[in-house]
Amino acid sequence: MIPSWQTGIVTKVEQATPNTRRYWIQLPEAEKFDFKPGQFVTLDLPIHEQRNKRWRSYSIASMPDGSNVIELVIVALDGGVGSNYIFNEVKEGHQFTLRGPQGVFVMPEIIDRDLYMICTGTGIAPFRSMAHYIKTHNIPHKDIHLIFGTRTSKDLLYHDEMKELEKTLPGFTYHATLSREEWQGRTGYVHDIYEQLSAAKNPAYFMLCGWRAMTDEARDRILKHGYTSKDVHVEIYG
Ligand SMILES: Cc1cc2nc3c(=O)[nH]c(=O)nc-3n(C[C@H](O)[C@H](O)[C@H](O)COP(=O)(O)OP(=O)(O)OC[C@H]3O[C@@H](n4cnc5c(N)ncnc54)[C@H](O)[C@@H]3O)c2cc1C
Repeated sequence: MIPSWQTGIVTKVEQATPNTRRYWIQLPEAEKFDFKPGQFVTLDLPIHEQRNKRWRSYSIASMPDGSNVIELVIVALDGGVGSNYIFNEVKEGHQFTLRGPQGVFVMPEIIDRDLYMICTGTGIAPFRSMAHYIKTHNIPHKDIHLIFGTRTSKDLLYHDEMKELEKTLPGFTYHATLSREEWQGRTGYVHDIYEQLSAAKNPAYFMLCGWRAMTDEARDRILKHGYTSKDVHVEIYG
């Protein structure tokens, strides 16, 4: 069932990277906003006359914590109508019309295989929610690899937080890679990393999130390594 539209009030906005902002949104019509880590909400933005062309979806970057506040992380795209509306018009106190939670990009019920979370840019959002949820609720799991690609170090969302999580969530490894900057860490695209890590062919789940060029390529490569489409779950941003 599709959830009904409700009001969301922006309680805080924070610049996260040069072109990305974090938005905390309170849902006053619900005492508690329940969702599964990995799900998204849809915003109805006043940007087009035709209603469904105004809708933009955003993964929930926070974990369900019994409150009615969620966090979204949104990148301003060149020429992007919705994201630029949000960047230009949405400040603290702004009221959105939104609906959710929606989506089936959620963790396996039982994490009985290694879990690869592969993402670029704001595609880290659902994985941040999942990783914190696994830690907070002591969800049994095998190894978890968060493989995160951005262009430069300035674009690395939640970088310190993920490095910290490596110390506190057993079995969790954070692999950040930059495609357009030399730094002390890895360089290049995300693909080499999971290909090397999964070369041993341990049973694994692969979850991919981001723009289609990355998710299509990752899916093809993973299937060529002998995994099946049942092992690969994809959330495509556009
Ligand atoms: C389930 C779901 C969850 C999403 N979660 C998030 C999220 O957490 N954070 C977030 O920032 N966005 C997220 N998106 C994308 C978001 O819904 C919008 O599509 C995005 O904000 C662009 O909207 P816009 O109106 O600015 O761009 P539009 O005016 O709609 O135009 C954008 C066009 O440019 C293309 N495009 C733009 N930039 C890129 C790029 N870097 N790579 C490839 N193609 C590109 C898009 O495919 C699209 O055709 C999600 C999308 C889905 C479906």
